[in-house]
Amino acid sequence: MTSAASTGAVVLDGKAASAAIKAELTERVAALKAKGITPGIATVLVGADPASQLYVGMKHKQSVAIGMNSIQKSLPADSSQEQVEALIDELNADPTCHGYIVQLPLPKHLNTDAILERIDPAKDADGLHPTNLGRLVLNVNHPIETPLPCTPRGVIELLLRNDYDLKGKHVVVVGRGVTIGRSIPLLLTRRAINATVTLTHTGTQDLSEHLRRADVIVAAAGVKHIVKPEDVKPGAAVLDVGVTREDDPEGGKPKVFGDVDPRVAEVAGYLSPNPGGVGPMTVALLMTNVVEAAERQAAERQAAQAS
Ligand SMILES: Nc1nc2c(c(=O)[nH]1)N[C@@H](CN(C=O)c1ccc(C(=O)N[C@@H](CCC(=O)O)C(=O)O)cc1)CN2
Repeated sequence: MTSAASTGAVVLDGKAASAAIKAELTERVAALKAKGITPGIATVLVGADPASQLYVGMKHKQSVAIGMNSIQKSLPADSSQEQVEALIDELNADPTCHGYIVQLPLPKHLNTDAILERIDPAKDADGLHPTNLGRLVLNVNHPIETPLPCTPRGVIELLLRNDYDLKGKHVVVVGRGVTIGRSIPLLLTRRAINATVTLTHTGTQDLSEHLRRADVIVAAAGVKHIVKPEDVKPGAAVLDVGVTREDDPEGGKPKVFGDVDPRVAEVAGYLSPNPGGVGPMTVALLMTNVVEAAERQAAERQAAQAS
C-alpha cells in the first residue's frame, strides 16, 4: 500500500493488485494445461476506435503473458448485424474459446442488446448476457457461479486487496451504465460484503449532498471531474472509473480525464488513480472469468470420466 506523498491518501494501486491476480492466474492456467486444457479468451472488435483497439490489445497481450490462448477477431466498422452475429455463432461453437467479449461501444447502427444476448451465457466473459445479469439479480450461484461483470468485480477486489472492509459502509455510485452502475450495487449488497448503496447519476438532484454522505464513492458517469473535493467526506475511499477523452486542439494525442477532480487526493483517505487504478483490474478480472469458465469445463470433464 502506498500513500500519495503530499496528501496521505492511500493509493489504491490497480497495477499492483492486477499483477498479484495475474500471478495467481498464471498458476491456475498451468494447472489447467497439465490437465490438457488451455484456457482460451477471444475478443470481438468492430471498427477501429483507437481506445477500443488499445483495450483489446491489452487484453490479448496480458492473456498471452499468463499462458492463455488469445483469439482476436476484428470486423470493419460498416459490418452488418448479420456479420457480427455470424462471428458470435462461430465463437459459441469454437471449443478452444472458453470465454469472450464484444468490445463496447459498438458502432451505432448495430443492435448491441441483440448481439450480447446471442453470446453463449457460459462463454460470457463480461457477465453482460441477460441470463447472467438475471442470475446476479436473483443472487443464484448454483449449479455454477455466474460470470460477474469485470469492472464491478475489479472495484471490489481492489478495495479488498487493500484491506478495506466494505461491511456496513455507505457506497455512493455515480453512473447508471450496465457495465458498472447498474450491476455494482448487486454485488456490494451481497451478504458476504454487506455494504449499503445509493445509486446516483447525471440526473440526480443534489448529487453533492449524496456524495458528502458517502464512505466510498465509485465514480463511473464518464463525466470529467464530476466528483469535486468539496463533495468528498474527509477520509472517504474514492474510486475513479470514468474516462473522458478530449481532442488536443494542437493535434497531439487526445487528453484523458477521469470522473474525479485530482484535488480530491487532498481530502480522500483512499484514492484509485486513473490511469493505474480500476482499468487494470477490469482486464485482470476478465481473464479471471475466462479461467473460471475453463476450470468449470475441467471439473465437468472429470465428473463425466468418473461416472
Ligand atoms: N465489452 C466491454 N467493453 C468495455 C468495457 C468492458 O468491461 N467490457 N470497459 C471499457 C473499456 N475497458 C475494457 O474493455 C478498459 C478500459 C480501461 C482499461 C485500462 O487498463 N486503462 C488503463 C489506461 C490505458 C490508457 O489509456 O493508456 C488504466 O486505467 O490504467 C482497461 C480496460 C469500455 N468497453
